[in-house]
Order: sequence, then C-alpha cells, then structure tokens
Amino acid sequence: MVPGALFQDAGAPPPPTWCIAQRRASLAQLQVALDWVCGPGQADCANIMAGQPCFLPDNSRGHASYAFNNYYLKNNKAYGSCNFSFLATVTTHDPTRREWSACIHGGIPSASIGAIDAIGYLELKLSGLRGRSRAEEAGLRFPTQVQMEALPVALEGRDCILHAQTGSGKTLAYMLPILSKISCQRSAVQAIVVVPTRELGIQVAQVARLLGGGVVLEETDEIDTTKRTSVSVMTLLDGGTSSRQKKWLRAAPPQLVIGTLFTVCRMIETGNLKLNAVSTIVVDEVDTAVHKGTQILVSNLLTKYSFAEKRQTIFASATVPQHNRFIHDCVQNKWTKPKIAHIYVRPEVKMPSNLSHRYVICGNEDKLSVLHATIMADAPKAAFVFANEQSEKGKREGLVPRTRAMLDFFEHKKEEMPESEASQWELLILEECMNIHARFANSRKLKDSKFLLFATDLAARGLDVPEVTHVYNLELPSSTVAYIHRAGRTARKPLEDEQCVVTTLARVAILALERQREEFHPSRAILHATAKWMPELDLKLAVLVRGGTSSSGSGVPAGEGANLRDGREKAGGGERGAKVEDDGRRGGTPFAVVVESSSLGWVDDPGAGALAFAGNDEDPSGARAGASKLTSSCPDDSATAASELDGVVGDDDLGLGGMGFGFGSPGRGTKRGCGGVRAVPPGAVLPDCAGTVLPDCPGAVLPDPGD
Ligand SMILES: Nc1ncnc2c1ncn2[C@@H]1O[C@H](COP(=O)(O)OP(=O)(O)OP(=O)(O)O)[C@@H](O)[C@H]1O
Repeated sequence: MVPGALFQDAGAPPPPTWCIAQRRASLAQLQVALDWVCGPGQADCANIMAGQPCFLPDNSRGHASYAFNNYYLKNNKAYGSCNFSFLATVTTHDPTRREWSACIHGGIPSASIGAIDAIGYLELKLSGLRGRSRAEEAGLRFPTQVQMEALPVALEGRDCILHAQTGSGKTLAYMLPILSKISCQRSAVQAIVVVPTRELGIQVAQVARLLGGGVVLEETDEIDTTKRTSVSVMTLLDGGTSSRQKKWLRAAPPQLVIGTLFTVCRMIETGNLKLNAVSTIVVDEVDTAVHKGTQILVSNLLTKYSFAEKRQTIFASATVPQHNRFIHDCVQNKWTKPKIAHIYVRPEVKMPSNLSHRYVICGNEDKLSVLHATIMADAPKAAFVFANEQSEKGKREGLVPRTRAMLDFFEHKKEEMPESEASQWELLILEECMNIHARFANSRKLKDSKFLLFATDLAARGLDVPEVTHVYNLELPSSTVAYIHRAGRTARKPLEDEQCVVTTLARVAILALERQREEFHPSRAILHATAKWMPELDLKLAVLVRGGTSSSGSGVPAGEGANLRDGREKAGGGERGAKVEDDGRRGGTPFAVVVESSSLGWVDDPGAGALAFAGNDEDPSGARAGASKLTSSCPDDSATAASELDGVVGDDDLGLGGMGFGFGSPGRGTKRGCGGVRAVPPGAVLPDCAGTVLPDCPGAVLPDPGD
C-alpha cells in the first residue's frame, strides 16, 4: 500500500510519488549509488549518458535522481525500492527541482522544448556575425526552470511577472524574447529594460550585447550604421549620460535601451528618447521600482509615455512582496494588460538549495576580528561582505561608514601578513557615495580577480559574479527581502550543486553579557529554541574562544588566536542540538557562537514580518512587530505563537531581540493557512507530517517506507 493511503478518500487515487536523491547526500556517495543503480541495479540509465537527452546538466544529484526514480518505477514503487542506503527519499511533491525535473517525469526533457527552441531560434537569428554560437559563448546549453516556464509565455508576447529565486536565470528569460522581436534593420528604440543600479545596468547590457551581438554605443564609439545587422544596445544610467549619447539617441537610435528609472524618464521627458516604436518594457527588480519615492516614475513610464495595450510588459524579481496585491495593482493601474501571467517558480523555496546559512553571534566590538577570522578560515575565492548603510545620525556625527571600517581593518591586517598570504584577495569597495568612475573600476574588477568586496545594499541586487562562494553580513540586514538579495549574490550557477555559504554576524548585548557573566549562554537560548521548534535542522553549534584546546573541522573560524570547541549532545530530547563547552568570553577575548543550518524558515510574505529577519540588531522592535503580526494573522493559534515567538525573538536581555532566526514550527503556519514558516530542506521530515502523505504539508518529504 502506498504510504498514507489511509488518509485518502475511498476510491481517490493515491497521490503520485517520486524517488529523488536526498539533498544531504554527498556527491561522492551519490556517485557510488549511481554506479550501483545503473550497473547491478539494472536501472535504465541510457538517457543520462553523454549526448543523450537527460545528460545535461551533468551533475551527480540530477543523474542520481533520474536513476533512483527509474529503479523505483521499474520495481513498481515497491516497499524499500527507494532507499539506496538512505541516499534517496520518496516525495509526493512534484520534483520540479531545477533542471532535471523534466527528465524525472518523462525520461526526456519535453517540458523544455519550447525554451530550447527559443535558444535555438536565437542562435539561428543572431549567430551570423561571429564564429561561435552566442548561447555557447554564454555557457547556455540547457534552460533553467524559470526559462523553461517563462519563455513559451513571453515569446507569445504575453505580459508576465518573472518571480524566481536569485541566480535562477531571469535575465535571459526576458532578454531572449526581447532579442527575438527586435528588428536589427530598424533604427528605433524597440525595447527598454529598467534596472535599479548603474552596475546592474552595465551587466544586463553585457548580456544583451553577448546574445544580440550588439554594437557598443558608449561614449568612445563612433556610430557605425553598417554594423546594424546585430542588435544595438545603449545604456542610460544615473550619473553617466553624455551629450554625445543624447545626440546619438536622436540621430541613430539604438534598438535596445537599458537604463535606470530616473535617467530613462529624464531622457523621455527631454525628448531625447522616443518610445513610439517600443514594443517591450521590462522592469527588472520591480519591487525596488514601485517604492513610494519612484512609483510615480514607473507610472509615467508605463501609462503616460507608453501604453500597456501597445507593448509587452515584463516584471522580474526574486522578491515580489504581496504578489497577489501587486498583480491586482498592475492591472488596476494599467501598467499591464488585464491578463498577466505570474511565473512563480518553486515558491516554497526562497533561496537556492545549495546555499547554507550560518550565524555568528558575537560582541559588537569583536565583529571585525571575528569577521576577519571567519573569512580567513573559509578562504573563499571571492566574497561579498555587506554592511548596512550608515545612519543619518552616524553621518552627522562623522562616523566612519561600516564599509570603510571593514576595508581599513582588512587592509591593516593585510599589512601584518606575510606577502604570499597578503596578496590573496583584492580588497574592493562599492557604495553610493563613491564617484562613478571608482564604482565602475571596482565593479569591473569583480569579473577577473580574487576579491573581497565590501559593499552596501547597492551591490545586493542583480550583480552576477558566478565565482562568489561566500556572502557575509556584518550585521543583520534591515529586512527579509534585503537578506534574500544579499545572500543571492552567491550560489549563482543555476545548473550546478556547488555548496555556498552566507554568514551573518549578529550582536549580543554586551551589557547583558557582563551582568550575567556566569550564567550567560546565548547559545542556550538558540539551542533551546532550535531543539524545540526545528529539530529537523542539521544544526552545528560551536564557540570560538581564545586559548581553547581543541578545534573542529566544521569550517568555523579559528583565527585571532582562537580555537574552536565544538561538542554535540542531546538537546531538548533530540539528537540534533549541540553542547557549547564554553560560553566564550573570558578576559575580554573575542568570542562567537556559530550556528549553521542548511535551511531557513521563511514567511510566505516577507512584508508580513513574522520570524525571518523581521528586525535587526539595532532595532529589535522590528522582530517583535513581525512576531505580533504573525500572531495576529494566525488567530487560531495566537496564544502559543505569541509565547513561543517571545522566547526567541523577544528576549532583549540577551540582546537576541532582533535576530529573528526563522525559528518557528514549520508545520504550524502552512497547515493552518496563516502564511507561516515554510522552507523545509528537502529531505527533512516535518514532525507534524512524518510518516504520512499529507498533500497540505508543503515541503514534507516522506521517510522511505523501507527505513
Ligand atoms: N540556461 C542557463 N545555463 C547556464 N547558466 C545560466 C543559464 N541561464 C542563466 N545562467 C547563468 O546564471 C547566472 C544567474 O543568472 P541571472 O543573473 O539571470 O539570475 P537572476 O535570476 O536574474 O538573479 P537575480 O535575481 O539575483 O538578479 C548568470 O551567471 C547566468 O549567466
């Protein structure tokens, strides 16, 4: 009997199940299992061989899932046929997991044919000028999930919202339809892409030029109309439009304009940019554009300067807070046609699954040294290190912005190092107050050096540097949305499984620490909460202390003369917790508690506050407000929700007030329909759902019947 059949209505068909690789299985383990399944196990692995329809993307997890499922089907989903030494698991959730899903379904990626056609079509249309195909140059061999879903819709000319994880390939999902429509012979602006920052504009223009073989129209170029067999691309970016560009715009308009909202609108208002031939407008990172301050510009662009019926409108972002409301507003405001497609890819997983999250809790004055130690221990090839923007008060008082403070600290440390180590990273900075030439120079270096980039949220949107494996937050960002976009600067190879880490430093109130020196164990509060509410998380906890005796291999920093102690014990009755041997702060030495988890709890609607990063360490009240919002949106559950949340996010004495770690009962909110915490790592078993097939238990993965 299919597990959970007892829960079905008599006569109702059992829910479909698939056998997929456990997310926590290592790639080496999966390779061994794969060898067995395709060998002695006699699964039909022909389709995942090189050159066959399910070979790409060439990664162990995708291939293992294909082979496991094939074996499972071959054995008629028999009891125990999806186990493979616990490397596989049965899921009732359609494994629309990125690129290999179509193969798991039907053996051949039929769902992607539309998208492949789109890429093929473009190659035919645009590859004439250069020897190599453009798709190949861009490393595009197989469409990502959002491209598979969006391209058939967008190529039909329908208005749509592309709503998918950071790094999932949205740029191409809107750029291919744009390029496929543009007539290269016509000298008129036919499409406009609006982006929030100069840096993102430059990047998107590079993608367009690569795929469209565009003639570069920068200040240094002469107009060459003879080259107009490829798409010409012009950037109109804040702080960078010249009189020559204006002249070109009027004399020989490019076919595609990529610009920031303010500059694009100014060029339209001044008559330099004409929209009469525009057939597509894209607003990338749309949630930044529809803020109070800029909404009027968006409205002008979409309803005053051009009209929804006469063009295709595409919005894109990894975060569209209150998306139903937003869709309603789009239609009401006539920003789009009345029918708008919402391409919402894997909404239950807000972040790439190969991204893990780590929190380092340390004293405020230790932050820079703990950050430095963490980075030295991680030794990333390239990393973004974010700090919040300086407050108005800080500016008035002439304090050094945090980005600068970090840069100075690291430069100082570099001087102390032996030459060989010192040169390992180029130290870069990117923030609003820099002049545009320095910004341009630094962002260019991101592509070809081993770097640490110290940045504000200016760099949090859209920037794509695939080599970045680590992101650090000097403090909790101001909102869940900000967290998602910062974290999204890593894990940007959509068809690969490389593990990436985002590390957030959080402050502990030193006063509380001093006062309760003997009993103070910040870790205990976290442990307690974690063991109670998220026992399924594979949690590692460790303390960084100076002068300790042992160290662990968990990848936790051991710099600053500190050694790491990492002990595990049963906590809260479960196996998952960890014991902290020492609460660390001895004689003013730096300390940090490090919490690692493979997943986060997210609220459905980040705007509703709730747990995940609702506040920050300077404003704990944010977390409280979020908590009470969640509580009020869950009337059935308000009493428990309030007290449980208070235990985690409301404890100002410990200085944990604003942290909002996303601890919460994963089953609670979703099951009761109050927009609760959702993200459960694939492979985790929800306490509420274990052993059953509950279609309304999102994210739940059943234990294998053979377990
Ligand atoms: N089909 C594909 N095959 C391989 N790589 C791809 C494919 N599509 C996109 N990429 C690569 O994935 C990376 C991320 O793509 P992109 O910048 O479009 O993500 P995004 O969804 O716009 O992310 P964000 O929300 O952070 O802006 C880029 O390096 C891009 O070249």
